[in-house]
Amino acid sequence: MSVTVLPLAKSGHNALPRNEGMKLALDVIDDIRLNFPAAERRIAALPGRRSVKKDAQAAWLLKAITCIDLTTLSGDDTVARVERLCAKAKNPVRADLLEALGMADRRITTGAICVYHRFVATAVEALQGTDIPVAAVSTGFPAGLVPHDVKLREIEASVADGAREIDIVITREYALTQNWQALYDEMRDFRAACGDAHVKAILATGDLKTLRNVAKAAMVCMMAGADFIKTSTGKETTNATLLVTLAMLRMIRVYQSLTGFKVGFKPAGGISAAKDILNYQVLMKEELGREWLEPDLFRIGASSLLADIERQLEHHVTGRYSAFNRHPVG
Ligand SMILES: O=C[C@H](O)COP(=O)(O)O
Repeated sequence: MSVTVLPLAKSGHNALPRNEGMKLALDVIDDIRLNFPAAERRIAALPGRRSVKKDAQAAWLLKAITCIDLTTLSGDDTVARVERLCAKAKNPVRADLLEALGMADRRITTGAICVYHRFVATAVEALQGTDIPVAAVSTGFPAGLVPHDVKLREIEASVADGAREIDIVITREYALTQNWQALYDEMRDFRAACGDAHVKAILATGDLKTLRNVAKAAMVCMMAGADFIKTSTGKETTNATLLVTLAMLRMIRVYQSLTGFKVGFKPAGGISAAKDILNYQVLMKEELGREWLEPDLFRIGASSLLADIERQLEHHVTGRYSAFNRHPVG
């Protein structure tokens, strides 16, 4: 059996020109409107319209793997756990399954590893000889309520340890009080502290109360130079949803039409089923185009999604499901 694959990522990650940002345009922010009922209808119709089946589905799931930021963000994380996760990132799918899928000669890895600062150096060492970047959550993740200068030092420390991507959390209060200048200024500082490392702005959408706040915060972060906008920390009561995704993707589209820059998107938190990630992929493709299915512009923050994808691939190959404990990590 072989599957028709979407072409896998080109050489390495982050090959696109970076978003340089622009001046804060409050008139653009003020004009942001969302048709909530229409957005809800669009999302409700999505699973029914999705027609990615059989071989095509296996190909889309393999593609999704290359976009996963394989994550561990627990208080009881250890060097051993992070090393196991890195081993999984290097070889995310069992060799026999790849063989059966006709993909044995393709170097499939996850998009990145995502950890707390303490484990950046561990992950960088474990991933030596690969092109898998290490992402560090930062700026007082998950609440983001430490002093601003401490946030900047934390970013710098992770970059010094070898993180190539920094996932910052915004100060939710700025969005909740519509203090867009303060949000813009902190995001500019975060971007500057990152240097060459790419910065993902976590909006923590579940904390922002309204879809309009989500859309405006997304636009402000892009204006301040975010390389990616990301939904959630995984620690809010509500994490990634298709509805906030739609709002954020529409803002990415508007920002591209304003500046020409392509900003990436990362849903995160609570995405653990293969069937769910297909909905995200379809939405990305329909809203932004084929380019946004690649790891340069799409990442999925997930700790357990990979195990279900591997299970679905095994089912595709053998017609049977295996127990989750056969896919213990990821
Ligand atoms: O950014 C990634 C999330 O923290 C992962 O959340 P999850 O454990 O619900 O997959």
